[in-house]
Amino acid sequence: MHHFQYKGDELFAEEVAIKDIVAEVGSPVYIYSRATLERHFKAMDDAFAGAPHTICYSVKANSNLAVLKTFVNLGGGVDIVSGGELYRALAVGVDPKKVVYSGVGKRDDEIAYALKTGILMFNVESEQELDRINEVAGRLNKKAGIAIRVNPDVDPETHPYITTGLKKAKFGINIERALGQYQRAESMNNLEILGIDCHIGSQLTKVSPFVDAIKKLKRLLEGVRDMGIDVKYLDLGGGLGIQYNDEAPPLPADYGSSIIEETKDLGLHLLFEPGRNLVGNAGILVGRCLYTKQGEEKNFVIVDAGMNDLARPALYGSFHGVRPVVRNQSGVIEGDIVGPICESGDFLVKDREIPNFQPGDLIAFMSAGAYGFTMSSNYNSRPRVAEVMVDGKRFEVVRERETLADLVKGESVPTFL
Ligand SMILES: Cc1ncc(COP(=O)(O)O)c(C=O)c1O
Ligand SMILES: N[C@@H](CCCC[NH3+])C(=O)O
Repeated sequence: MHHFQYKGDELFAEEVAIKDIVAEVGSPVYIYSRATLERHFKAMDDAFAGAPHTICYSVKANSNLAVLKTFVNLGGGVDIVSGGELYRALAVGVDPKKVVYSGVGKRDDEIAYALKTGILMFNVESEQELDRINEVAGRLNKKAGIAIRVNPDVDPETHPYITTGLKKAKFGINIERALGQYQRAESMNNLEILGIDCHIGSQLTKVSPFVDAIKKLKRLLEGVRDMGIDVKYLDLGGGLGIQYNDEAPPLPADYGSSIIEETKDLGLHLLFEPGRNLVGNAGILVGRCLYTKQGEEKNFVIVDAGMNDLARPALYGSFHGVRPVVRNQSGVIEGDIVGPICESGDFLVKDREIPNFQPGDLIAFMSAGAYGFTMSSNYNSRPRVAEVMVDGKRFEVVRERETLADLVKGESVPTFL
C-alpha cells in the first residue's frame, strides 16, 4: 500500500491529482509522497524499537533536501559516501553525531570536512584508508571515530551489480584480515575505534543473508573485544529490498525482529543505512507519450523521459511498474517504452504488456524514488527534470527543472579559440 492510488480514473499522489502537478510543473517530473516517506521511516524505526539504534538514511538513494529533511525531522541520521552528501545533510540540519561515512574512495579533503564537522564515524574500507584517516586527523588535531567495514563474504542473492559483500567485491576489508586491522587501528594515535560495519548488497528479498552476515561479524566482535577494544556500534548497512513487481521482500518488522534476536546480547547500539526501502516506493517519475511507432517487429511508445532521467532499466534491466495517469486507454499492446536518447539501451520498459498509450498521455513510472533522480544525468544535453513533494492536498517543487542556461553553467570557450 502506498500513496499513489487511483480516484476514479485519475492517478493521485496523496490528495493531489498527478495531472494537476504536471499542468503546473511540466513533464517529466519526479513526484514524492511525504506521507509514504514518513511511513517507511517509522516502519523501519519501529522495527528496532526493542534495541538501541539509529536509522542513518543512505543519502545516495535520493538526496533531495526535502527528502533528507523529512527523515531528519523524524530523528534520522545519514549514511554518506561523499563530501557532497555531507554538505546536503548538513544543509537540512542533520546531527553530525548521527552521520556515518562509507565508501571506498574517500579523499583527504572529504575526510577533513567530515572531521571538522564532527561526524560519528568513518566506515573504513581499506588498510590504506585507515592510515589516511589517522594522518588527516592528526593534522587537524582531531580523533576520528572509525568502524571497519567488513566484507563477510555472504551472497545476498540479488543483482550482481549491487552485490557488495562477496569476497570478489571492491568493498570493505576481508573478514579474515579485519582483526589485524583492528589491531593496527588500536595502535594509531588519532583514531577511536567505535564499531564494526558491513553492507552486503542492495534489494535483498530475504532476511537470511543479513543473519548470516551477523553471525560472521559476531565471531569478529569476540576477537576485537578479546583485544580489549570497546566497540559500541554495530552498523548493519542497508539493503532491505522493496516490491517493484512480484518480489516479496520481508517487512521491516520481520527484518527487525530477526536482527534483534541475533544481536540482543551484544550490548551494542545498532546502526542501519537503509536507502531504497525508505524512498523507492515513495516516488514516481511521470513522463508524457510523444509518439507511438510500429517497428518491423515491435511496438514502441516514445516518451519524453529517458535513461538520463531514470537509468535503472538501462543499467540493470530493472522493472518499473507503469500506470496511466488518466485511465482512458483502450486495450493493451506489447512493446517497449523508450526515451528520446540516442542509445538502443534507452528504454524504461522492455517487451511488456502495456496500456495502449497515445501521444499526449501521461505515464507514471512507479517505484522510482530510489536511485532515480540521483542517478540522472544531462546526457544528450537534457536538463534534469523537476522534483515535487506532495503533502496531503498540497505540493511544492523541491527542485526546479534545469534550464538551458544551467546546461552550460561553468563552461567557457577558451581565449585561444
Ligand atoms: C554502504 C552502503 N550503505 C547503504 C546502502 C543503501 O542500500 P539500499 O538502498 O539497498 O538500502 C548502500 C547501497 O547499496 C551502501 O553501499
Ligand atoms: N543503484 C542501484 C543500487 C546501488 C546501491 C548502491 N549502494 C539500484 O538502482 O538498484
